[in-house]
Amino acid sequence: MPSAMVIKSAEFKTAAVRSGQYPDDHLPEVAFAGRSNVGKSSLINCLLQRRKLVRTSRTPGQTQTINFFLINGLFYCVDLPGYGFARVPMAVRAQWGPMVESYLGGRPNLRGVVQILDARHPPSPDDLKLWNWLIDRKIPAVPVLTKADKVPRTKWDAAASRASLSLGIPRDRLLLFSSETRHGRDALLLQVAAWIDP
Ligand SMILES: Nc1nc2c(ncn2[C@@H]2O[C@H](COP(=O)(O)OP(=O)(O)OP(=O)(O)O)[C@@H](O)[C@H]2O)c(=O)[nH]1
Repeated sequence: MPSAMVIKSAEFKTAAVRSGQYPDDHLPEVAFAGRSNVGKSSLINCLLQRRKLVRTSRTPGQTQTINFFLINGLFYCVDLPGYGFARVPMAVRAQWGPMVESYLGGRPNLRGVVQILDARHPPSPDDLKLWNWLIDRKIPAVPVLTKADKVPRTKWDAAASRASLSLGIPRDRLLLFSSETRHGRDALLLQVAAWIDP
């Protein structure tokens, strides 16, 4: 098995709300999407082994910009704002679609999307909407079930099967992850490496 990528540097580059503000250095990008409070910031920090690179929060819906983090000077991790949380004001929710769709749908540098789901729950209607949108556009994407530490090991298979059925993909395309135990980190890094350097 190839060894996972070593993260030598990870730095915040820029925050954007429209394409003119994206980095213009043509490096490959991997985007991270998920429902507010799903554990996206924690997953990115765990993946990059940086405790506070991405701000984690107890208040859902903190990130409302597209945040670019330069990794090893080689590629960007792109943190997309979380979607679908009822407590996020309507005006903010209305911005999400156009902002994220124009990034995901119109970014030539984009190599793949990590769609983060909660291992404890079936994919939500918003999760399915984004997933199907990505598939329709043939954007490479991998679903990751995070907070797996909150599900007993004996139920991991059932959680993964339920999600794969609902997303319409084989069970082995889906990763289980925990930012607490770092389970799944190497597998996800391998996926990211494969996208940025095929
Ligand atoms: N047990 C456990 N808790 C987690 C895990 N990942 C995140 N959490 C907790 O879940 C809460 C939300 O995590 P965040 O990483 O801030 O979630 P987010 O998706 O970035 O949230 P937004 O900023 O609202 O989009 C925090 O209290 C985290 O400590 C995990 O893998 N296991």
